[in-house]
Amino acid sequence: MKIAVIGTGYVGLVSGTCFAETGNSVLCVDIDAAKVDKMRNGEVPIYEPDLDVLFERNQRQGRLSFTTDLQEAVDMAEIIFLALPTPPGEDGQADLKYILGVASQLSKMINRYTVIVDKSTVPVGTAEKVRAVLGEHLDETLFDVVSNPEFLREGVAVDDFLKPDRVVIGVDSKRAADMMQRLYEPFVRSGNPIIIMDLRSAEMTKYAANSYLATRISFMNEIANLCEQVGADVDAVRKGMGSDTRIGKRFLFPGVGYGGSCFPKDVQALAHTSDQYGYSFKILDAVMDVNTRQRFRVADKLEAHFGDEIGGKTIALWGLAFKPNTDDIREAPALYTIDRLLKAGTNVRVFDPEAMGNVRKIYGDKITFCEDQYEAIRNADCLAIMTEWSMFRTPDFNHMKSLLKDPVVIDGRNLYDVQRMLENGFQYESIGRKPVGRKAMA
Ligand SMILES: NC(=O)c1ccc[n+]([C@@H]2O[C@H](COP(=O)([O-])OP(=O)(O)OC[C@H]3O[C@@H](n4cnc5c(N)ncnc54)[C@H](O)[C@@H]3O)[C@@H](O)[C@H]2O)c1
Ligand SMILES: O=c1ccn([C@@H]2O[C@H](COP(=O)(O)OP(=O)(O)O[C@H]3O[C@H](CO)[C@@H](O)[C@H](O)[C@H]3O)[C@@H](O)[C@H]2O)c(=O)[nH]1
Repeated sequence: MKIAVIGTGYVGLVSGTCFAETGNSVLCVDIDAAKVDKMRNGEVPIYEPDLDVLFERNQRQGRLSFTTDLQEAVDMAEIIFLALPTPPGEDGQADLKYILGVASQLSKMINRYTVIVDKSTVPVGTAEKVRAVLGEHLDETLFDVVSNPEFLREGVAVDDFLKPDRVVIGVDSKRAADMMQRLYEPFVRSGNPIIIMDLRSAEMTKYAANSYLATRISFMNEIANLCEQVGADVDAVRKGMGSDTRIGKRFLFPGVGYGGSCFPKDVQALAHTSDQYGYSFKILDAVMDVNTRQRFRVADKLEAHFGDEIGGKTIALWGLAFKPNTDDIREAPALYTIDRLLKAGTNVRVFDPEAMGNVRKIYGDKITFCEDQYEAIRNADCLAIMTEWSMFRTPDFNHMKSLLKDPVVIDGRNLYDVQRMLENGFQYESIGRKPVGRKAMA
C-alpha cells in the first residue's frame, strides 16, 4: 500500500519504518527541513534500538523516503497518518493546533479518496473535528477519518510496533476499516487482535490505558513510601502482589515517578476532558499529586542525608533519560533532581549513555558531563541513580568505593540487593526498602 506519515518523531518515524518493513511504500513528511535532510542522508535522528537497521534497509531498498513537501505525500498516499505532537496547553488540555493545522492543509490538497488516520494521542471528539476541518474544502466521499492510537513504548518501540499486543482502530466506514485491517494484518500474525470500534471509544482507549498504567505506578510508589515507614520491603510486596494473575507482574516497579512525553501529559489531558464534561475524576488528581511528590523522592533523600551541608557537596547522577534505552529526557525525573540540587548550590556530575546531548542543551556548563559512569563519581560525596540502564546493574563496587569520597548510594530505581550493598560497605538507600550502612540513613 502507499502510505504517508506526517511528523517523523518517535511515533511517526517508527511507524513509517515498520510499515515499509512489511513491504509498503512509505513517504514521511516533516516541517523540520534539517531533520529531513539528515534522514535523506541515512541518519536516524533519534536513538531507538533496532531502528537504524530497519531504517537503512528500507531506505536502501526504496520503500522509505522523506520530504518536507506535504503535497508530494498527498499525491502518492492512499492512507495518511498524522503523527504530530499534541503537547499540553496551559490548562492541561491537549493542544490540537498541529493536527488541525495539517488537516486544514490537506483539505485543500486531496483530490481522490484518502484515509486520514489520527495516530497521535488526541482527546475524545478529535476525529470529528478533523473531519469537520477536512470537510470545509472536500467532498465527504473523498475521505474517511480513522482513529488508530499508538501504544509503543520508547526504548522498545520497534519491537512493540512490529508485534503489538493489539491494534485499536476507531472507524465508521467499512471501506476505511478494510484498508486498515489489510495494512495491519502482517503485524498480528501471532494472533493478537485488531480491535475495531467507534471513533470515540478508540480515542478514549488510549487515555484509559495510559492513565491506568500511570495509576498503577503511583499506587506502587505510595505502597513503597509506606513500606519505608512500616519497615516492609517493597520488592517482596511487589512479587507477592504480582503473582496474582489478576494483578500481573509487569509495571509494578516503584521509583522516582513516571516521566516521559506521554503519561504526564495524557493523565492531565484526561483530567481536563472529565472537567469539561463536569465529571470529577478523583483518582486522576491523586495519581498526578503522588507523581509530583515522587519525582523529588531522591532529592528529598539527598537533602535528608546531607542536611544544610548539601550546598557544598558534589553529587553524581547515573542516568538522565526518563527510562533506559532512549535519549528522551521529556519530563525526566533526573531533571527535577538536578534543578533542586543546583538551587541548593550543589555541584552536579552526570553520566548517561545516550541522553547527555539533550541534557547539555538545557544546562550547558552548569553541571559536569562525564565520559563514563566511573568518571562521574570521582571525588563525589554521593551517587544517586535515576535511570535503570543495564550497564549500571552490575558495576565494579570496589572501584566505586575507591572513587567516591564517601561510599553513599541513593538508588531511585532499586537496582541492587540491599544486603549485598551492606556487605560491600556502602551506605545504601533505595525506594521502599530499608536503608543500610554506616548511619543507616533514616
Ligand atoms: N513518544 C511516544 O512514545 C508515543 C507513543 C504513543 C503515542 N504518542 C503520541 O504520538 C504523538 C507524536 O509523539 P512523538 O513523541 O512522536 O512526537 P515528537 O515530538 O517526537 O515528533 C513530532 C514530529 O512532528 C513534526 N511536525 C510538527 N509539526 C509538523 C507539521 N506541521 N508537518 C509535519 N511535521 C510536523 C516535528 O518536527 C517532529 O519531528 C503525540 O500525540 C504523542 O502523545 C507518543
Ligand atoms: O513499573 C514501572 C513502569 C514504568 N515506570 C515509569 O513510567 C514511565 C513510562 O514508562 P513506559 O511506559 O515504559 O514508557 P513510555 O515510552 O512513556 O510508554 C508509555 O507511553 C506511551 C505513549 O503514550 C504508550 O504508547 C506506551 O504504551 C506507554 O507504556 C517511565 O518514567 C518509567 O520509568 C515506573 O516507574 N514503574
